[in-house]
Amino acid sequence: MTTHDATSTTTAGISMTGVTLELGDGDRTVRALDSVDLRVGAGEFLAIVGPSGAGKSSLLAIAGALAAPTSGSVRVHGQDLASLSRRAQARFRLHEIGFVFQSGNLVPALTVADQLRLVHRLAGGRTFDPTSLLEQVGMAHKANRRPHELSGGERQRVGIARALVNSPSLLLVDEPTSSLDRQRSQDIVGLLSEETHLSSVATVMVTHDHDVLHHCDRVLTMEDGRLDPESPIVTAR
Ligand SMILES: Nc1ncnc2c1ncn2[C@@H]1O[C@H](COP(=O)(O)OP(=O)(O)OP(=O)(O)O)[C@@H](O)[C@H]1O
Repeated sequence: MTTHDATSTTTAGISMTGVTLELGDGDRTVRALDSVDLRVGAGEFLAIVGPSGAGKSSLLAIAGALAAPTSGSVRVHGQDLASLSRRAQARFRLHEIGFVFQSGNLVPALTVADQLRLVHRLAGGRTFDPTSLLEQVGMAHKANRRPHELSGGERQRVGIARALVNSPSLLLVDEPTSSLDRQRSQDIVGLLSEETHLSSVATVMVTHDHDVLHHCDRVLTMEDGRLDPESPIVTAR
């Protein structure tokens, strides 16, 4: 990318400062995020837990430049997201931010290999050999299969590989284990941990699944739009 802000003090991962998000209008305004400060560095795997309605999805939307905060600033890989036009944000997202969704969100008609090639091409790349990335996630042997031929865990593996195709600096992960059994949940979050460290990507995962938190470097609790800096849930790796 060539759009990085030269005045930035942080060059890797994500930093949020005083981020507030108000949704709705008039009397019915909800403060989905309330003065959130957050910094996740390259190669760090952060989990955010909290009750339904706490603001976790809102935080991922803001971090992924899918929504703009009411106030506060967000920098990804040193770039102030608010200084980019919508078009530039979309381009920035393709290069710098990977998304992993609840159930893989793969394109039904494409083979596993083509899911990865598509994302590379959308970011302006030409030829791309997905083999080594698929090997990393244990899916090279199914490169020519389509999503309906894969298990839920395999679809998640492909989704993780696809999110990493363009070597993003930020990986945003939304409830990756919600459709998986216990063992597959461990495997998938273990894989996310490995990839975070191997790719030096800053990973933010939202989850309700407390059984997988030991894979994470840090865990924060979110409640009423606030991130608790003194979170009692801190894992030791
Ligand atoms: N489009 C919207 N308009 C008004 N309020 C909204 C909107 N989207 C979310 N909210 C409210 O903002 C708050 C935060 O919602 P958010 O979806 O971020 O929570 P969450 O922690 O992700 O919840 P869950 O775990 O159930 O997915 C909630 O009070 C929710 O009702």
